[in-house]
Amino acid sequence: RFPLRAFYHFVYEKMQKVLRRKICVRHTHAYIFSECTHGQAESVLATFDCYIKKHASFSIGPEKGVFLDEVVRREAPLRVLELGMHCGYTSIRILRLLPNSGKLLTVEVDPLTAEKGEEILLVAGFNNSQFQVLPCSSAEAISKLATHLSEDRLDLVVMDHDPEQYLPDFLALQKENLLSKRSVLILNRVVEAGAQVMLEYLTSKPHIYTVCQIVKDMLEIRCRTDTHLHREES
Ligand SMILES: C[S@@+](CC[C@H](N)C(=O)[O-])C[C@H]1O[C@@H](n2cnc3c(N)ncnc32)[C@H](O)[C@@H]1O
Repeated sequence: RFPLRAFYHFVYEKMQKVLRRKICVRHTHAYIFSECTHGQAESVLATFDCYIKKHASFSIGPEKGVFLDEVVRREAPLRVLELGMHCGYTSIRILRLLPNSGKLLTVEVDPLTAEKGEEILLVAGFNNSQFQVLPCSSAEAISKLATHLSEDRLDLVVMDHDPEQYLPDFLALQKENLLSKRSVLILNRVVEAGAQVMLEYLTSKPHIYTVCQIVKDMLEIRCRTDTHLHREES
């Protein structure tokens, strides 16, 4: 079975590389900016959905989007961390469902993408009291996160950046004690090799982490990192 899995990953990685070459942040931004109704988050999302029918895109798209919506509605998280903002599709899906006092911290390593993505969040009608874009790597953002959160903890973490970074970043979040006691984790692209390492880690601790739902290659994981279990863990 293993060579088949390795072959599948090889083909998947190749396809991702081809896709990455075709994706143009400037083009996505220009299309969304000119086609959507400014100030209306639903219109921005609908414009993204139209865009991805015709062009290569990293956006999670409507099917996984609805899955994410359901988690955000149910959890009503006050503090959300998104790793891998890209052009802001997932960020907008989250932001429009956050409670009034909720805040999204979103991280994007590519400076141009971070700038264009932030503009799209503003076009969708959100402001800097609702979100903050951190234009740096996930590792750097996590090391500075305590200052952004002060006494707060993360209720929801969405990982769709670099699957090789999923586990190191998750361990860093734990080490910095940035997760709330009952946090929820959304992982995208779980078929990629790096994400598999993360899944192996999570499934090896079923008393702490529960894989709840899956749609396509996106997973919801519930974490019980309360003080007692957390001490046991470290
Ligand atoms: C697949 S896209 C995210 C798509 C987004 N969820 C959406 O639906 O619009 C991944 C993004 O993560 C960014 N990225 C990759 N590695 C990163 C890292 N280590 N830290 C922060 N961002 C990263 C990439 O530049 C890219 O824009």
